[in-house]
Amino acid sequence: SYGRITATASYLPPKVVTNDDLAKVMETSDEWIASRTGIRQRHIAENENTSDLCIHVANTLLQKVKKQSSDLDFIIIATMTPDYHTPSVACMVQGAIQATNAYAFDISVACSGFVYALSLANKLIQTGAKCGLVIGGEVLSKMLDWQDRSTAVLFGDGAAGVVLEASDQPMIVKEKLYSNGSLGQALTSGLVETTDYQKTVHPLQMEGRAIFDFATRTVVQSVKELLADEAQSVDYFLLHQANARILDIFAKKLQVPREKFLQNIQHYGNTSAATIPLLLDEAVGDGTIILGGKQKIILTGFGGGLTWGNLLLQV
Ligand SMILES: O=C(O)C1CCN(c2ccc(-c3cc(CO)ccc3Cl)cn2)CC1
Repeated sequence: SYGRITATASYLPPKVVTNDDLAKVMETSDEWIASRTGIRQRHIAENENTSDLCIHVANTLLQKVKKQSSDLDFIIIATMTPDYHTPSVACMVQGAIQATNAYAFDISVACSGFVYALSLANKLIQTGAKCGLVIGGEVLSKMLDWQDRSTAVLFGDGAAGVVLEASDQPMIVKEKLYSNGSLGQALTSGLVETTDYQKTVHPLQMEGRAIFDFATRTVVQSVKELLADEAQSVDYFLLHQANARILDIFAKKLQVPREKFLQNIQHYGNTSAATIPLLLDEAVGDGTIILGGKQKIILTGFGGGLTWGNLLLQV
């Protein structure tokens, strides 16, 4: 068997914070944020943590495929902002939905999380599992330094995911995952330091230029290598939503029409592991992507670790 996506779902915390809202509390402007990133607003969790967002997604997914939680063999949550170090968000979700037959675990590869998790889940199905959930979920707002305008304006909260079920039709046509830990200091979040009994949790910090260049050079190259001469046959490119200008650069370097690069960063900001499933769920919801329609799409994640990865799917 092979893993096949049979449903998608997402959940955004209700509070919307616009660029103008941020301009009231820090030195920035809607003009700067929108022109440099493409972001116009983001959802910010209040009294909800990452597990709460993921539980909403899990329940919606089960409703969509009309399955019981006991039908699930596994739950994988991709997150860089877990509620706890332990229990995992995945185990919290399992407990909340009573998925008594599932094994559950988180994976932590920042914005490549959903791509890594989907690749791994496919292998669980290929080695005998029948059905599972793969969800990317983040509450990045709790990790941000709201005095640092260079990062505070970029990120948002949200969760989205898929049901993966056993099928005799392969969905993942080609894939390659990468990491380069020697560049990991370019994007850090949540360092816990204890000096003379004082516990300090460091906020998200990013060397923007270095990551931007990594995305528009190394990651572009990896997509070129995966697609070889098939770039023109791909219907849609679903890239991690880190910055709208990155989509422009990818389209130009791959010589593919810009409209093939789906974009929703304007509504959500960068929700790290949730950006790709959120984009996929919206595209399925509005009929752009049809599950079972044989379209060719590529999922490309890139970010903290540093990590990156490409999955070429025939959905
Ligand atoms: O134009 C400017 O001055 C700035 C220049 C720097 N920018 C950046 C730089 C890097 C990222 C980013 C973040 C992650 C983390 O998920 C992953 C992947 C990327 Cl490429 C997002 N924005 C914002 C506009």
